[in-house]
Amino acid sequence: MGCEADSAFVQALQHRPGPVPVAAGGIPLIDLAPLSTAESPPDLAPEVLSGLVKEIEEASREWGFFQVINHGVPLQLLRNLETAAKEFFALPMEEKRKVRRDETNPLGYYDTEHTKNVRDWKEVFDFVTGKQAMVIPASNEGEEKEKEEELQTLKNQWPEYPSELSEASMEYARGVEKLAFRLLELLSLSLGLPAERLNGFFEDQTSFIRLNHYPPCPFPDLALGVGRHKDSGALTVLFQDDVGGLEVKRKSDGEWIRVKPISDSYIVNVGDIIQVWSNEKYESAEHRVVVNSERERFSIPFFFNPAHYTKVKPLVELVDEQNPPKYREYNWGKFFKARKNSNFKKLNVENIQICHFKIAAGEAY
Ligand SMILES: O=C(O)CCC(=O)C(=O)O
Ligand SMILES: [Fe+2]
Repeated sequence: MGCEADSAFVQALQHRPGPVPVAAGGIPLIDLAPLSTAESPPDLAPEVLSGLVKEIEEASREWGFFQVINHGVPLQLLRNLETAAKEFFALPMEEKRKVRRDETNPLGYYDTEHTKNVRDWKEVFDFVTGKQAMVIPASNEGEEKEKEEELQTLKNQWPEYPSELSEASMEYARGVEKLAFRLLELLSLSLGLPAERLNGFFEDQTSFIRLNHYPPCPFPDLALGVGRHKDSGALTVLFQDDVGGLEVKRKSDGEWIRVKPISDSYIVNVGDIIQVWSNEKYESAEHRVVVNSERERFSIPFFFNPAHYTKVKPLVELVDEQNPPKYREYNWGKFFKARKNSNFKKLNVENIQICHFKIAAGEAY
């Protein structure tokens, strides 16, 4: 990454970071300590559980974002992965490029990701969490139901150095996945559904983890670490270090709010799939990452995604005549594949979005 403001990184005027981030009215903080004594949320005392569910419900409805403390993920797992990630990103570019992602395998190292066709000031390393591989459709076109030969298996590619990266990654994945299931159960309860109503969608999950490195940027008022976007999966569970830079667009007034780093906490946000499942009771919030000229920043999102064959549509329990479905059904694997394709090819067309499946008011479904 050069020193001049390479035009590929420059955001349009209206999307550049603001001068002073709004500090007040931060995203809700939820203490998950009660969960540490329970195997799953329904084992909690009813009044404790209903308090927790209410907090989740309010935060998801008003913000689509919240922070959790006492989350139960062993901190050592996080520290091990952080250390290995830093060692990996500090390697010479030629080493990192040995595990570079390409058109056929979107997993591994990548430093030219574009969000809404502007290059992000970051480098990433992606790996899948389920059995070192994940199955998705080979194409985003064609029949709804894929046959075996129309599927593609994506495999993790691990670098030679640091040798600990693969083990640290997979151990961390197990820990954060457990937290993601507890959060999913709380979200399900908050929608008035049984705790485990959504778990089945994740049996053959297409979840993945991204290691993000944002180097210091010589023109931080022109570029972004990640341009404004919404996460397309079900739920994101994000670790950020103490540098800060994540901003969330507040629903109530459209202001960009900086998420204050709280050590040993996670930031959780509902993605587009929960927006559709909940028939828009919860909305996936727009967010972006601001960079700075002095300190590098690391973050580790876990993208909790259902099986590729999941047909995403508003949950039947949440729709009726008064509250008709707001989205047509779509196939998650095809959607995911289309996103990955357009990212790699930097197509100069609009990315696939859930709004393309939105049912207009008054339209038959
Ligand atoms: O680095 C962060 O804080 C957030 C990154 C993010 O939003 C993403 O990778 O989708
Ligand atoms: Fe994101």
